[in-house]
Amino acid sequence: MLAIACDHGGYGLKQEILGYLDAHNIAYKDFGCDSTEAVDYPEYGRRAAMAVANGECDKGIIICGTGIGISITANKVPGIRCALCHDCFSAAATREHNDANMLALGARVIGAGHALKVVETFLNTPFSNDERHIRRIELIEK
Ligand SMILES: O=C(CO)[C@H](O)[C@H](O)[C@H](O)COP(=O)(O)O
Repeated sequence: MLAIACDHGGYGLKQEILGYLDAHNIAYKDFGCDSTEAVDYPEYGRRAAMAVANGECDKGIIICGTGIGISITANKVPGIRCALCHDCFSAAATREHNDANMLALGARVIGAGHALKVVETFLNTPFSNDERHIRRIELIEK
């Protein structure tokens, strides 16, 4: 199950991503927001991050205007490794090296077509399970 959430700045891109998830039969839980009416991104980033941290969801995608505020929020939740990625190289690397469990996107930074490729890369790239990466992730957790 994928957690997804946004603020008003990310709402349009979230709708595009939901269309992609529906088309690919990927199950998700949408933690809001539900329109372009202004809201506060920490509330929505927190909701999705908590769902990943408590095991209700195994990964998450969160979107605000830049992806910055909402990723800062998610990374405050213990157990969350949220990566802000606007390119496929970074999306693949953060799965392989960091075992990132959340992806943040900035809807005012990246177009929907490119964003969907980043989402696809993030969702389809496995963690490497390499010893050096496991060691570094354990250091993050400490
Ligand atoms: O947190 C952000 C900046 O890093 C996001 O881009 C927000 O979406 C943005 O701050 C919202 O801005 P607005 O002027 O209230 O639309």
